[in-house]
Amino acid sequence: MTGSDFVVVANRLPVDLETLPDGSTRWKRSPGGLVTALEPILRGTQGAWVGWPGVPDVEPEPLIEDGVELHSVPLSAQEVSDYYEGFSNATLWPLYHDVIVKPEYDRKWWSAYVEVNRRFAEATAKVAADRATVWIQDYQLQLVPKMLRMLRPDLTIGFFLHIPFPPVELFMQLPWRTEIVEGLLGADLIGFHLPGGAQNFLYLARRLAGQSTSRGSIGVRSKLGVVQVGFRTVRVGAFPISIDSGQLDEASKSKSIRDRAKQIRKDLGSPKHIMLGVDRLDYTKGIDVRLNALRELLDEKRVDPEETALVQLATPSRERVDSYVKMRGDIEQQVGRINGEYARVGHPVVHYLHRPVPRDELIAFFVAADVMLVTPLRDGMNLVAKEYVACHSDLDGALVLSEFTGAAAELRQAYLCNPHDLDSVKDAMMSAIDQDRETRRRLMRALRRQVLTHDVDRWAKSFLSALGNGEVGGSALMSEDER
Ligand SMILES: Nc1nc2c(ncn2[C@@H]2O[C@H](COP(=O)(O)OP(=O)(O)O)[C@@H](O)[C@H]2O)c(=O)[nH]1
Ligand SMILES: O=P(O)(O)OC[C@H]1O[C@H](O[C@H]2O[C@H](CO)[C@@H](O)[C@H](O)[C@H]2O)[C@H](O)[C@@H](O)[C@@H]1O
Repeated sequence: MTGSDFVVVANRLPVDLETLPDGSTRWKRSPGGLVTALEPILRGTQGAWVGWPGVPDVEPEPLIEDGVELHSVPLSAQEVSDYYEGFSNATLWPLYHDVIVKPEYDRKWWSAYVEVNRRFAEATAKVAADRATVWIQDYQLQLVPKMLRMLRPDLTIGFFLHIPFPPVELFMQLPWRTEIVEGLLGADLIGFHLPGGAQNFLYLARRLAGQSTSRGSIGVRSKLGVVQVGFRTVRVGAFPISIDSGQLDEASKSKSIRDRAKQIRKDLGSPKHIMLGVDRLDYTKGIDVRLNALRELLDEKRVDPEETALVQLATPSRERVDSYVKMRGDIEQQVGRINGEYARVGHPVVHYLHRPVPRDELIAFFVAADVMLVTPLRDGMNLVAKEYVACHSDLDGALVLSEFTGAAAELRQAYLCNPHDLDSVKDAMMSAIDQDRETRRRLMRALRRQVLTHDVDRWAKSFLSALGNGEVGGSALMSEDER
């Protein structure tokens, strides 16, 4: 049997459909963090990537880019609506993010999720070589491990969840909770960002799937948990994702980026304090929280509108899902209200862009910002926080970071805040604005040590080496009765 020795399976292919000036279209590589991390491994192993090309009703022929085969799983417009917008982003996404908005449980969406997962499993089964390694990514594809194992028992299967795995009490709401847990248990190794998510999953494997599991705590990149599924051993661990920090560090030092950062400050009217938010426009990200905090600080005259600018870059996201439509309206109203009360003509306090900006421009914004505001109500990791740190070799910057992000477990020298407590956010913002030079440099130096030594390459290698060597944490198993 031919095929690829290493296959990545993700909801999206790492390509975007680009429209050219003459109206024709072509596929363009979109170099996200995951592609960057996995590209060397994919290239060195005749690798393949299986995913949806991101637009309905198109099926590009398999593309070969830099020795990596890209295989499309096409989705109809109805499937995009039911599987992606519906079950993935209006059921699982809010459920796994602490039910910030109410998850919708719709049997039709579930059927589409099962059907699309089956299609991903079948496409992967065709592409993978005998005894290949397959790495399945994220919440859209939680049934694929079991489906794929049934089709291809010879494969080594890893699964990584990029979003939080919820507390047991919340997960138990899901009408299809047992199917999801059993779907994941088809993998040989299941990875989460944090030990807490892995621990939640172990409990559910006992309770819902009736399997024996290891006892004892799970470590970060160490001490895996174990679930015994018949004769198979499934391992469960914590592998916090990161960024290509070295590349970003280099890019942020280039003259063109530095010049652009200076120009951005000028364009903003040379304020004393530039604050920055960079997010997909998503209700999990707490954009409303930081705007409320800023408004109160302005009302209380703790922040001077003449000296301060907040730039909020908000990338459009999931624009056909109801909760996203509503949130956009709410946030734009908040921006309007702050500027209505505190702007001068030609001198807004909040600069709000609802469109993606090019990568180099984004890096220049990171360099220009004195204070980075990352205030999600819940976030699996939050790469933006790490990117900001990687861009500050000048040590001249401060990070306000929600405790409810995965990143907060590693970035302990940030100004940590509780986004549910507005005073905590306001205090963190003020501490970041007012900090003296020595403190600022000391904290940023410590943050950079963490981010530069724990990059995305380390993440991928630690997961794949755990998947490859089959080592377990070595603790005794616990059954449901012994809980
Ligand atoms: N080039 C570009 N990248 C963006 C923009 N907005 C967000 N990003 C990137 O998208 C990623 C967001 O990741 P993360 O913070 O983990 O949140 P996620 O959106 O939930 O995956 C980061 O790598 C950001 O730099 C933008 O406008 N332009
Ligand atoms: O594909 P979309 O629906 O446009 O959404 C974009 C991605 O959002 C999510 O990102 C998560 O993964 C990041 C990297 O591990 C993590 O830092 C962040 O906290 C998560 O929210 C989602 O998990 C991806 O599948 C989406 O493609």
